[in-house]
Amino acid sequence: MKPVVLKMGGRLLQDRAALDALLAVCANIKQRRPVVLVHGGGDQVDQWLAKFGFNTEKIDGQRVSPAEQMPVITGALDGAVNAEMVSRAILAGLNPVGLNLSAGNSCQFSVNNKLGAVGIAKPAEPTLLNLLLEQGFTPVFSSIGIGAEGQLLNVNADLAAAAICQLVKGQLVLLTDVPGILDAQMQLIPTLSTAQAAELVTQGVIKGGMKVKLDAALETAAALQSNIVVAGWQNPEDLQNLMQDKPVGTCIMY
Ligand SMILES: Nc1ncnc2c1ncn2[C@@H]1O[C@H](COP(=O)(O)OP(=O)(O)O)[C@@H](O)[C@H]1O
Ligand SMILES: CC(=O)N[C@@H](CCC(=O)OP(=O)(O)O)C(=O)O
Repeated sequence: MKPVVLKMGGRLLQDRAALDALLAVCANIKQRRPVVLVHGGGDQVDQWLAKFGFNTEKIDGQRVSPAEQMPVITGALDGAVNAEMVSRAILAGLNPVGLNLSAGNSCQFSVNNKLGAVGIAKPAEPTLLNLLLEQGFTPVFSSIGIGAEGQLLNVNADLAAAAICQLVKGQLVLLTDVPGILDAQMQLIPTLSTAQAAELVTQGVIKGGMKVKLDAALETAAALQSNIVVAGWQNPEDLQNLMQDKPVGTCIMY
């Protein structure tokens, strides 16, 4: 059975009840098919950088990440947030294993020098991931990677989830703090073709973090020849319904 690759944004981790409810659904799904979690933590990185006295900015939804900030960014994403995610997943019975994108050479990276130490992740070696899934573990990935020169890299978590999903040829679900992609009237768009998506980007309706999510979805849809769903995490039944092939959130068509 195809693994489900679920991306969870950092905002979800600040809502303990919502996170636990969603992880309970994941435990249910895992009885039938493998589950892989990839988490963000953008809000937590904001808080950590501020505490350490750093200013931070995002360009087109991606954080400018100077090398000297990477120990703090890594501490937040691959330290505190990953451990918190793993701890809640243990309680949900998911048998989790915390990892970063370089574990077992899962991903390799080029560097988006314009943004500093920001990695562009490509799927590389699936052996470790397949081994963990075969043995009934739930891999829990942070979006930190290690570059060819051994440098720490910050990867947008939607793009990290896209690479991991391509690695295991899974079903990608991007969960976020809105019910899906919204139109100019703030209404949910149930299905989106590549051409419609491009038009909404040109019109400035899809922007920032959602534009990155769309790019992650379009890239994965093309690579795996499958539709990708962007949905909200507020309502855990949505994930359950999605697993039963009911329409939920925005379905991005390949
Ligand atoms: N067309 C759109 N539809 C929905 N959200 C959008 C759209 N354009 C921009 N956004 C913004 O994208 C955000 C989701 O992206 P992001 O903040 O990166 O979330 P996450 O942390 O879940 O990855 C929404 O909260 C919203 O502010
Ligand atoms: C390069 C880049 O933008 N990295 C992101 C990684 C975390 C992330 O994507 O978190 P959310 O999913 O919670 O937004 C960042 O530093 O915020």
